[in-house]
Parts: sequence; C-alpha cells; structure tokens
Amino acid sequence: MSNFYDKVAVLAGDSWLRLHDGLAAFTITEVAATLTLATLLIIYFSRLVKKHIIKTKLSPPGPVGLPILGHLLFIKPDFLQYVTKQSQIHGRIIKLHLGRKVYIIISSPSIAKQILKDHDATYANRDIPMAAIKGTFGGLDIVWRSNGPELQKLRKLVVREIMSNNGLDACYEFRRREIRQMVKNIHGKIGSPINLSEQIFLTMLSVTMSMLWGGSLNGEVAKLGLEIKDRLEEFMKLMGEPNLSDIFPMLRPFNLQGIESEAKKHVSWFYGFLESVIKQRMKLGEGPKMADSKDFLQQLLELNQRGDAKTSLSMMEIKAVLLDMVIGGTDTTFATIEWAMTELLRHPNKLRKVIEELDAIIGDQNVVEESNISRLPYLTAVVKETLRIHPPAPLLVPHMPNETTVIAGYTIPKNSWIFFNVWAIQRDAEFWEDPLRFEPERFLKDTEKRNYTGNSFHFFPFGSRRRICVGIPLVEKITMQILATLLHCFDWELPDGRQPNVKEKLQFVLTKAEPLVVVPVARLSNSIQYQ
Ligand code: HEM
Repeated sequence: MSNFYDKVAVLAGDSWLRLHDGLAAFTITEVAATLTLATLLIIYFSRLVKKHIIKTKLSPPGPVGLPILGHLLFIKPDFLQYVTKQSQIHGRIIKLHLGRKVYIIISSPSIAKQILKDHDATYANRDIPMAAIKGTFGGLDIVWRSNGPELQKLRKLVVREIMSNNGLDACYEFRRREIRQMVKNIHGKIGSPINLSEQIFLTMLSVTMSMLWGGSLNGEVAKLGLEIKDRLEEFMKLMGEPNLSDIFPMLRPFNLQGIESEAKKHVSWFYGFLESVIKQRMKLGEGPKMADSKDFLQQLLELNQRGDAKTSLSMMEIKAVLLDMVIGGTDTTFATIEWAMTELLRHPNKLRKVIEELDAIIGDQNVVEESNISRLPYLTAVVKETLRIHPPAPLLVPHMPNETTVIAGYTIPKNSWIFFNVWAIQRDAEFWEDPLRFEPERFLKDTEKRNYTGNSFHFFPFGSRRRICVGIPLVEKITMQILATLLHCFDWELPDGRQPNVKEKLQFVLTKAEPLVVVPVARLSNSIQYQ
C-alpha cells in the first residue's frame, strides 16, 4: 500500500520525465483509483465553495412579515396587486413567506430569462397544493407534475397527438359546429341586451367538451354543462385559496379549512361524469364521428390501448389530463375573448379596423373558417395586445426549484414557490411605450420578435421553455375564430352607451370582475350564416 502512495507522490510532485518513467510502473487499477480520488476531491471542494457562496449571498428583499404567519394576512383580497405593489417598493425580485413556505416574485425580464432559460430544468418543478393533490390523483396530470421523463412523455403526447395540425384538423368539425350554434343563439336575441361573457364561456366550454368527447351544451345537456362549469370553478377557487395545510404541513391531518375535502367533492363529481362518458364510449366503440373527425377522448383511448410504455396512458392519467384540458381550454381562452371584445368596444377606431379587415377577407356572403385566420393580421395583433395587457395567468403557474441556487446575486432556496409577474412585466413602461394604451399596431411591426413562443421575456403570457403552455396551437385557432365570427356576424351596441370597465378579478385566471353586457345587431345581408 505504502508503495502505491509513494508512486502517487512521484506523480504529483516530480518532473514530467520522471512522471513518464513512473507511469510505466503503475497498474491500470492504481491509475484509475488515483483519478477517482482526484475527481471526488474536486467535486467535494467545488460543492463546499458553492455552499459557501450561497450562504454568504443575500436573501431577496421584501416587506417585513409577522412572526410565524409571515405575509399570510396581507396577500388577500388581491394577491396580484399586493405583490406588484411590493415589487415596486422593494425591487424586481422580492421574497415573501407564508409560514415556512418561501414565495419569490420576479418582475424582471432578465431575471425571468436567467431562471427559465439558464436554470430551466432546476426550476421546472411544482410544489403541488393539497387541493390539487386531491384533484389529480396525487399529481398525475400535466400541470402539477414535476419535471422528469413522465412529464415529458405526457407533454409530448398532447403536443404531437392532439395539438399537432393533424390532431386539431381531425376535430375541426366539432369546433365549427359549436361556433355556428353560438351564432344561432345570439341571433335569436338580436336587439336585446345579452350577457356576452356568459355566452362566450358556454361556447368555449361547449367547444372544449365537443372536441374532448363529442359532448354539447344544447338542450338537456346544457344543464350538465353548467354544473361542470360550477364544479370546476369551485375547484379552481380552492386551488388558489391560501391553505393552512400547505403552509404548515404538520396541520394537514386536520384539514382545518376543509379545502381538501371540498376540492375532492367537486372533482370527484367531475370524474364520475367522465367515467360514465368513457364507459359509454368503450361500449359503443368509436363514438360520434363527423366527416373524418375524431374527438380527443378517442385519441386518448387509442393511446391507452397501445400497450407501449413509452407512449401509452393509464386510465387515471387520461382522466387527469382531460381535467387539465377542460380547465386549461375553457377559462383562459374565454378570458382572452372576453377581454378582446371589451377592449375593442372601448376603442371604436380599432374595432373599425378589424371590421374592415373582416369585410375585405371574409366578405358579406361567407362564413369565417379556420383557413381564413392566417389572413387576418390585424385581428391577430388584437389578440396579442389583449394577452399583453390582460394575461389570463398573470403569475403563470408557480415553479419550484429542486435545489438552492443563486439568481441575480440572491439566494433562492430549494422548494420555494416562484411567481413570474408577467402582468407587471407586460405593463412596464421601461419595456413598453405607453404600456396601458390598447395599441394592437405595436404587434404589426417586428412580428417575429414580438411573439409569445417563450423566447421573449418581455411578453410571455404562455410561459417559456419546459413548462410552456401545451395549448397554444388550439388557442390560436379557437380564439381567432370565435372573435372573428362575433365581429363578422354582428354589430355590438352598448346599453345606454355606457363603456365597459376593465376591473379585474383573479381566481387562478384573470377575468373581468363584471360581465360584459351588450346588444347584438345583425350585420350580414346573407342570412345563411345565422342558420
Ligand atoms: C389564452 C389561453 C391560454 C393561456 C394564456 C395559457 C397560459 C398558460 C400558462 C401561463 C401556463 C403555465 C406556464 C408555466 O408554468 O410557466 C399554462 C400551462 C398549461 N396549459 Fe395553458 N393557456 C391557455 C390555454 C390552454 C389550452 C387551450 C389548453 C389545453 C386545451 C392549455 C393547457 C395547458 C396545460 C396542460 C398546461 C400545463 C403545462 C405544464 O405544466 O407543463 N392551456 N398555460
């Protein structure tokens, strides 16, 4: 043994020549052992140095909290307004705490980029709230799964099989049918004030349900659709509610606010309903077919039958993913259309430009089809400007780093909740000229740079990189087609000439606090569009 260490000393200290001489005398095992030892020492010391750097770095600034509770009592009633105001006072990266949970709020594009681009994998995890654990079989869906091969498998399946051009084309007829139904419903109420927000919501739910399993909200089924809406709204509210079981995990067994049991009640109702749809589908075989259309459920069940671990899905995963789709597909898209209509009605000169474009491209005699959408650049800019001023997920979904890191000179502890305040970034006068003005024209210039595919950290309403929204291709089609149809088929009058306000309400998704009430007026000479 001592002979071995003598040889190591020769290697470490003597001349190049002697080293070469010495090498000849070593066995392969001895050389390998030396290299392993050296590597382990390097790893050990670099970790020590990293730990020391992290320890000596600062914690992000933030308001002073109460002992034990931290900022729990301050974040209500309006979390978004509270964190935005605190960021204006303390800086673009701030820290709050709720019990032992650390919240980090980012309002800086460059810091967001550092996290989402340079530390993407570390920060692509989620700390799943108790309400979501109850609602997703412990996190079997996409939204609440942490980073890893299972998440990537699910995301790939949805993106490739469902959100691809082929997947979406396969269920175009379902979307088209529901939009035609919306036109018919509104046409029946010409001249009287209608709650357009509710109409848009029901259309979106109807479109989503019909794409997922061929369901519809017409006739008897309408009641069912409304019950789905109420149950899922309750579930979302509970997920957004600060929960003592999350903040103080030792209190979990007591379920003090009853959030977990309530969440389970609402979501179990929804899963019960889904099970009956799935059972019926399996009994009947293929389910409703329209021309060459296939609904999502059919595509998901085919994946379940594949029996190939790489691509197949379990029944629980299918149900959890369907829940993501109903929630993700309905609320966010509804909010975007509702805000776009509100902003256009507040800005008649912009509305006029949209109408001119629709008249030029679609004309008086035709119906808006998905194939026309790419020829409507001004309306596309309207949707982007709406997503800039009113991002439906203003803080994205909280990310969680699985190790402690140093970001912008501050230590971000492992397992903290990271909120990206896109709402504040997208309204920041430092990055946007006259940021509160509704100005779609800003998206007509430099269109490549000003897109929302996650490369710009000044405009990222869908997030970025590993956790970017999987629904973007569907959003692009459905938002544009519904908006174009509403504006092509009808003129809209404001009851008593009152402008709609832009008061916001955050319940996981940022919607209008008050519904949009307007009077539809028929505007096309060809009544075929209304039938
Ligand atoms: C205007 C409409 C929409 C907006 C603004 C939006 C926005 C977002 C945002 C901000 C995230 C979180 C990104 C992050 O964690 O960093 C997200 C995730 C997600 N969205 Fe959307 N979304 C929309 C529509 C949809 C639609 C139509 C679907 C599906 C039908 C969908 C499905 C999902 C899913 C499954 C996730 C989870 C992705 C993951 O965690 O890996 N979304 N979306």
